[in-house]
Amino acid sequence: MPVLEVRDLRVRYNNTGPEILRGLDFSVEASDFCAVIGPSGAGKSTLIRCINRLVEPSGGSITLFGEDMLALNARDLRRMRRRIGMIFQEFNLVNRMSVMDNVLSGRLGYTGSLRSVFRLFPREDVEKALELLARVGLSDHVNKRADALSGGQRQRVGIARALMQQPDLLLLDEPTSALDPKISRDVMSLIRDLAREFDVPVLCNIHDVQLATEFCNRIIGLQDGIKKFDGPTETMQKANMEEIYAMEVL
Ligand SMILES: Nc1ncnc2c1ncn2[C@@H]1O[C@H](COP(=O)(O)OP(=O)(O)OP(=O)(O)O)[C@@H](O)[C@H]1O
Repeated sequence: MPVLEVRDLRVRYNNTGPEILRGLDFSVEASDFCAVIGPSGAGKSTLIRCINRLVEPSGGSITLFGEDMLALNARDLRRMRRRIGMIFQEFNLVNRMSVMDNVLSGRLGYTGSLRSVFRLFPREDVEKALELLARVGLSDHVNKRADALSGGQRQRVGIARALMQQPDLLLLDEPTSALDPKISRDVMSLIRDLAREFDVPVLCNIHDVQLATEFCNRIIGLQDGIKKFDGPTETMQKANMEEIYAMEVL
């Protein structure tokens, strides 16, 4: 059974506006590191945000870990969201908090709480956070403020925080677009290695096709809210690329 199954997914941001996702079908398997590529405005971020219902779909279905995401009540949605690790373009760290506290906040789901303010974390959580920080190469930065780090280091904190949740799925929204090319490659390589190590499937929205083909085993190509390609990375041909990026090639 796929980890994630999306059927006829449709999104409108308002009733009179255009349909942004126009009937998407795809699934993500347990071993996938799946890229979502496509030109600016194709709907990549909208798609990622629908999966955890940061954006409400206007039609279709999303089945995650066998549960109907669109039928969940608020409590069950929180429970499901704890199983989804997110890594963001702008890192979304709390700048004034230490690297350690940012990682520990991963235990709380998406938002911090009084627990993190008072550092009331069990010893095993602290040990786990230290292990993850070592794994992403930040052992020497544990007590620094998040805003004292470089962009690449900040994204490594974001990666450790997402893994702190012990997620069953990672959703990545342009994880490298704020980073320079060399650091982007290092970050993608780290995410790929950790996803394998922790056995977590990944759905990754990324505009850099080179990075997508280098690191992802599968590519979904969107154009204007419609799927134009879906297959193993090595099967994507120049013609597929031209179709996905038609507007830009012309
Ligand atoms: N909150 C919103 N309200 C209304 N329209 C929106 C909203 N968010 C996105 N859109 C529109 O939806 C379309 C798809 O945007 P989306 O950000 O999903 O595309 P994208 O493929 O991620 O693009 P980019 O690579 O530029 O981030 C765009 O036309 C955008 O203007």
